Amino acid sequence: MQVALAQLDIQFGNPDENYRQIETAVTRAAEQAVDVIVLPEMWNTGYALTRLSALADLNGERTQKVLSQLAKRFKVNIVGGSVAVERDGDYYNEMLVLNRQGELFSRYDKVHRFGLMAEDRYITAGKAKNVFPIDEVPAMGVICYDIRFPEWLRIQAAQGPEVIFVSAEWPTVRLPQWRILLQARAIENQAFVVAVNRVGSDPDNSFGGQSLVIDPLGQIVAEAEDHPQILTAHLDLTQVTQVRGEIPVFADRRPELYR
Ligand SMILES: O=C(O)CCC(=O)C(=O)O
Repeated sequence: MQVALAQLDIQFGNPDENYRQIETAVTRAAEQAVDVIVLPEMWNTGYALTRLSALADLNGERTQKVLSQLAKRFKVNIVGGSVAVERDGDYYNEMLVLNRQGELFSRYDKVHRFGLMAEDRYITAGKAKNVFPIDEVPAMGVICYDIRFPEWLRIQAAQGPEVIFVSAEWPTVRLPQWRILLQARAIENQAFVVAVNRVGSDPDNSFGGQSLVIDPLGQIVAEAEDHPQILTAHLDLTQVTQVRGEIPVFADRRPELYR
């Protein structure tokens, strides 16, 4: 599986500009003949949470339309990062996943709200899992702060995902933790981790990129720098079978004790 991670500088509170840059980024990534393009978190608005009533995408319709057209045009799967969405008067931090035919495969609302960036005041938490196939490869997706909750990833990873997609706006100041958390999630779940962060800054935080692709042993396969870029990597999925075969962590679990 060939993946492209679109590490972008999201324009704070400026959806029109952000939809434009997503089109450019997906077009550039697709030129590299990849199977999946992965986008960062909250890429339509950034963390302009106090202005969501004016800025959030109503029912995710604009995002779905734009990503569906791009997926169809380039015959590529898109893990659509996340966008601020309004549904029935509530606001969600939502990931949309589309297949090569432009069909919506999965919708996921971020489950764990990050209080340090005021999500608990403005965003409604999701409660549904996000496991989906990418060209028949089992995969899953989570959003940013969710990676601090190994139990949430585990309960989904136990269904067999070989690739864990992560979309984030992870501030520079905590990037050392970003790396370790992602490596741990890869090792414990014996899966590839494909994690996209943003760059640039908003009024409260700066974001240092370091998007990462990590193999099931926790080794870094590819790593972005601190500027906008399209990072590509090849995932050799036979590694997942090999690692799970050598140390059968999932078969050795004792879930009856974990309550
Ligand atoms: O957990 C962290 O340190 C960062 C989380 C975050 O920035 C987010 O969920 O948006």
